[in-house]
Amino acid sequence: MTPTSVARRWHERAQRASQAVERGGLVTALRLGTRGSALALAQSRGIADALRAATGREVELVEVVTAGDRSSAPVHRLGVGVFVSALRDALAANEIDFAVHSYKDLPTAGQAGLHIAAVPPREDPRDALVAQGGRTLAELPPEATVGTGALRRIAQVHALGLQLTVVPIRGNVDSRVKRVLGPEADLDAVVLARAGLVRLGRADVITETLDPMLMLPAPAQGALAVECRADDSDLIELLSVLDHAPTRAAITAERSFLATLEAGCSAPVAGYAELAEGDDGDEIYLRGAVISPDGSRDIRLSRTGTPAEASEIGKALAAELLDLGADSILGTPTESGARTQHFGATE
Ligand SMILES: NCc1[nH]cc(CCC(=O)O)c1CC(=O)O
Repeated sequence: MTPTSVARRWHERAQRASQAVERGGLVTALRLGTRGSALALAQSRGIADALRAATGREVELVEVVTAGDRSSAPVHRLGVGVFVSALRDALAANEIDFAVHSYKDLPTAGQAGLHIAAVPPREDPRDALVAQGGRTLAELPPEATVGTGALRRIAQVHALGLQLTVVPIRGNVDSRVKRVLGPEADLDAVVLARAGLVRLGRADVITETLDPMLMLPAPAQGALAVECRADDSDLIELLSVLDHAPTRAAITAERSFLATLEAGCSAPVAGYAELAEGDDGDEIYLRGAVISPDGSRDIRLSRTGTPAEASEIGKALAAELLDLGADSILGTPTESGARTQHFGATE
């Protein structure tokens, strides 16, 4: 290498560094906190890659253990937020710079001092069936066993009226699939989020992607939240390149619906907003449902509006469902504001 080419290289490197400083403040690697599960790692790696590609900044993954990973109790017993509190603690303590959450696992109340800087493009939000023999839901014989832990899914499987036997299960995506396809399979089928399987590269095991008419997804299912400290304005600016406005509008509608019902991610509440091009620009079509865990009561409605009205659409839809008696399914609010279930198939 000639002295001139060495000098040129140094010059180019210095230029890149100063550009990085302009873009993001410090040129140190950004610390992305992540849970250690395969799904969390896949999501975090995807966001790290997207951020590197868009900004040139280095990103390093920092593993954080959460209470939700340590326990195998049903999620509605552990309470909302078990998967996120350790990540948020690490953010507040400045041990990490940002975190990626499955949006549907976030409590509806925001966290003081933290800010959701980006809502990246959503993965397919529908639920998926993984069944023995390539079966669809309608092809499962009466009394077939269907594993799922979420009250929302338990309730909707019962509401189908197919006489299926719901088996409460928990655990990571891989262990749930093994209950159907593994060497010690003990279930005819499981229902889980399509997005989780897709992100893990396991979409091939899906035997039916469930139409929202049969299985309305959880609010924010398939979406991610990229969170950082609220006072980290340089990072907020940097992360904004990952934001996807249509996804943010859909999630705003679904989450304001959920928040108005004062229900969490483990309640038998479903909400799904689709964006469609209307005659006068984009339109949001929000569907919401509250279903009793045994499927005997199923209250569902829909509402439309513009993306700018996303939050109001969610509130109004929730109010309509409450008028129809949804609160008697959800139970009475406790002192902390969270509703308790009167009953549940897994309790
Ligand atoms: N509560 C568990 C959870 N949180 C996020 C996902 C993956 C799908 C998503 O991003 O919504 C899953 C697994 C599942 O519901 O099957």
